[in-house]
Amino acid sequence: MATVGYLGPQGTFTELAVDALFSEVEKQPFTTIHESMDAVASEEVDVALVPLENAIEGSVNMTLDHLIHKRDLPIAGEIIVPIEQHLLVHPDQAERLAELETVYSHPHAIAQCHDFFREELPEATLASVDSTGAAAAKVAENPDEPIGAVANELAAKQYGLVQVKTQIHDYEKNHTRFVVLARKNHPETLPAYQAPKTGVKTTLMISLPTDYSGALHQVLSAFSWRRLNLSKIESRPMKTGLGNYFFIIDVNHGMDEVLMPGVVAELEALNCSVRILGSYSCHALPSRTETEDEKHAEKTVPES
Ligand SMILES: O=C(O)C(=O)Cc1ccccc1
Repeated sequence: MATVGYLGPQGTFTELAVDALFSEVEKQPFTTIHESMDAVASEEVDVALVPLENAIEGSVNMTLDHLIHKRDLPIAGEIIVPIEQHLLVHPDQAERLAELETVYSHPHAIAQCHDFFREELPEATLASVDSTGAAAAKVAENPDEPIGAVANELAAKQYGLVQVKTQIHDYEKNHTRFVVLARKNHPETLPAYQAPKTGVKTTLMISLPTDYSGALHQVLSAFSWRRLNLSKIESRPMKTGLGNYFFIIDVNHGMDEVLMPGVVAELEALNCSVRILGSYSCHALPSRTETEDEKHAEKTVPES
């Protein structure tokens, strides 16, 4: 059975994503996102599932930078998961919400709930830990302390905590995009995906020639005249000096499509360097409300 590394401990959003994407795999939790990626590089696990982008907070730079600078692992799949954040406390603290001193969570989870904390718990200190699951574990292990965690419903159940405030994320349509990172040149170790497929994507990392005015315009026109749709463009520092950036571009097409090799050749002819970070299938876990809407739509189809 294939092994999947992920940001643990139990009850993290990444674990929810693993359960949604894969059916029969052996799960191996790691303390940090970097450790789960390193475990693919050292062949301790077959693949890792890592968060790459959040609808409220943007890119997970910790993942993206480790991928582009340190670990050259191909992106081999994607799953988009709805994210609902709740405030969890130990049952012994459930009546003392106003006295809560510190709330722990993953930095991205905290960032998704800034308005809630400013408006409802302005005195609470917000503290970063490695994951929402680690935050929930800390609260469970310290029943006498006035502390809480931002985490999901699964973590509340698994760690025996109470959801004192639910749906505390600042924007309703909160989703995170997770990607599968595979061993280099070992596509045969990929486990099967069970979540519904929504499309395909190719992610390219492009660096522009320095002495060329209008280079980015030329890059974009190589996609546009071929009618290749882009779903994301972002710049990340090359870390070689101020003003030096890579562009990370997501294209809604696979590398096996006829126009894609031509676009790469055109970019290289412009003296851009192009690294294909991956060409992969995309999947999604429908949110509970989307599933309910679908059921409702099915029920209301008029009988013929
Ligand atoms: O900490 C977690 O549970 C994670 O899996 C990372 C994360 C945090 C917030 C939103 C999505 C993923």
